[in-house]
Amino acid sequence: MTSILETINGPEQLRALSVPQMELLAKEIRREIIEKVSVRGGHLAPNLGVVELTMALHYVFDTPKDMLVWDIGHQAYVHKLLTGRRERFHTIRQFGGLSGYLRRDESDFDVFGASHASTSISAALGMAAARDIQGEDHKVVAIIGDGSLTGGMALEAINNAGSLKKNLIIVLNDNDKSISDNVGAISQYLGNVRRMQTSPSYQRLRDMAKGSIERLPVLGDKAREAAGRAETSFKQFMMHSKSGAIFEELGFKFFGPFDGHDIETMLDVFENVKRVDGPIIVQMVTKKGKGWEIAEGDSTKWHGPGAYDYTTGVIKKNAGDPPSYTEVFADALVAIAENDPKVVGVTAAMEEGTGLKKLHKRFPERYFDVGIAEQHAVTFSGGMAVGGLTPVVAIYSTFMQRAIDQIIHDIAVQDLHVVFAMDRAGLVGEDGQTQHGVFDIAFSRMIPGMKVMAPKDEEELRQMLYTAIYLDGPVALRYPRGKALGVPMSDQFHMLEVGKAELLSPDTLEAAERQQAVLLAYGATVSQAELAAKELADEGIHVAVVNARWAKPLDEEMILRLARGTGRLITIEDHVVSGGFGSAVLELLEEHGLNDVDVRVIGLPDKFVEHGALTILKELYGLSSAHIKEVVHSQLSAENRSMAK
Ligand SMILES: Cc1ncc(C[n+]2csc(CCOP(=O)(O)OP(=O)(O)O)c2C)c(N)n1
Ligand SMILES: CC(=O)[C@@H](O)[C@H](O)COP(=O)(O)O
Ligand SMILES: [Mg+2]
Repeated sequence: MTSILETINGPEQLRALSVPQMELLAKEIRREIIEKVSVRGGHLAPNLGVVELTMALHYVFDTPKDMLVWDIGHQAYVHKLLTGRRERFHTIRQFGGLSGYLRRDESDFDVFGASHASTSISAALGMAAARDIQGEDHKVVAIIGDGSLTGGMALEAINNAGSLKKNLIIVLNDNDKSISDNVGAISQYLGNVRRMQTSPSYQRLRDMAKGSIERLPVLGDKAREAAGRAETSFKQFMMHSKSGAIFEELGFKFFGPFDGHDIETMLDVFENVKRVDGPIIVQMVTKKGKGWEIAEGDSTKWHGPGAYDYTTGVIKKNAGDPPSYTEVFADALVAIAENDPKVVGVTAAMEEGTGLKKLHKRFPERYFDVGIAEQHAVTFSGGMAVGGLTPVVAIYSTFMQRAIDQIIHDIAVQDLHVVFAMDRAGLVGEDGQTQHGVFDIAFSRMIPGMKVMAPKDEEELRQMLYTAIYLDGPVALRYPRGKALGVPMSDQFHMLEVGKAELLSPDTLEAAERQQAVLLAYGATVSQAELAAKELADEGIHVAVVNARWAKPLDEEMILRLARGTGRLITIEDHVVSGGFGSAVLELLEEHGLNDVDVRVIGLPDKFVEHGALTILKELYGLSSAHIKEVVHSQLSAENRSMAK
């Protein structure tokens, strides 16, 4: 039998359904998401939570003419299924397949690209301004989660929207969760609104207000409408007299909370609010993971799981895998904090992802989750540094982009000692374009006074964290997503010498100077360089391998010596070539007039790298040992050619 989902090629078919049919469709959509996401992993719980909400929005609004602007876009799988991408849904997050987020080049229904949080209200307000200036007539709806509402940009946009008074609808998808528990005063405030409206005394008063109208001898819809109005005014009264007034006082009309799983109610609410002028906020209460008990029970674990078995709900993991870099970082931080009461940890809503939950558990008073607020996280850390603490701000490389000015203006200019622990540096795989951490070497090393380093393996990560904590001034440390190499780890810490690289092979600098070329690798690329060197040796080609350790300050002495000695350098980094580690080496050679050294820079090109499995992307973008070997071959054959001339 054909399922309802199979008949949906766009919102037109959805709009022809009855409410009971939509309820059946909701079940089918959940099944589809649970099954298809299980193959590669993805944002499961956020999507299960917005099935009815997404259907109601596409039903009521004339999409894509009316614009739906999703915040982050990690919850847009249902939106994709309803907007002509059902047949390709099984390719989501795979190389060449659908993106796990929103992309304007993927569909006309994706009106604004996203994956970093808190942008939707700004973008939607801009669209509303463009509409009005050009005399167009359509609705703009931003859909933002309670977590994303903690971000500075969302609050800046609310500040702007409340006074611009444009027709703009903001749907607050309030599931009382960020990835972990949501934090902050606004989250508490929304919680109060929710609790107040479900409390027995509120319900009693509401029933009295409604009942008195329903007893009037007016028939049918009008009475219900009047009862509804009474409820609304009652809510407004309660909101004004209690805690729900903030948004109204900022110039918005605030409606809700409503049940974000009740399709009929939502159709009513959206039909109504689309006729209301001015900026509006509608609070929809949803449950993350809704419809799959396992995910409902632990929505943090199921926020963005890897591949899992959907029949058992077990997330797949290879027994005996080495720990992840994140775990090693988190354990090292706790170990250092055990002996140093000044060490504190700061996360911007990523206690799971950054591993800081270990510090949270061990030293709750020295742990801060500031919400999705990277800029604030950095400046807040600056304040703690002034106050005599040693803050370690753990933020994914891609999200640290948010705080470049804070790093410069609030930390580096004042030479404050803050450690920037940038997880997920390099390519991240299936999350793609917007989440690869491939700009941080450039934005760290351009800043005066910043020290910039990256470990070749997990043992070095431990020592680098320790070193960073006991240096002065700003220090940036980057390490990749995923499992580490499985090297032995010591339980001791020691300081690494600033600006000193590690010669891995051959044993001495004198011998290294006599090699045919030098592989100068930074961070996670060192292991591929070592592999390439071994395979080249089998072919009779002998290259030195250097673990650069520092992108700033560079080990100038070693690099210059090897450049002069061998005449051939190959730099390797999992970062864009522009402004990265290789650029730093080129600048150094230029400064010393070494223009005749043959330098090749292996790194990512000047484009946004797509999503896909890491193995595919690394191969494609030349971060494999095979490509390193090719470059060495090409250097040597260039030399042979020029000798032959
Ligand atoms: C700037 C930025 N920082 C951190 C993240 C990581 N992140 C992705 S989803 C998420 C939680 C979002 O919570 P909410 O908006 O409530 O959406 P929900 O998953 O609850 O539907 C976070 C912190 C991000 N996407 N962007
Ligand atoms: C939407 C978002 O930004 C996060 O959920 C991100 O996908 C997490 O990445 P990790 O899976 O690497 O923690
Ligand atoms: Mg949420």
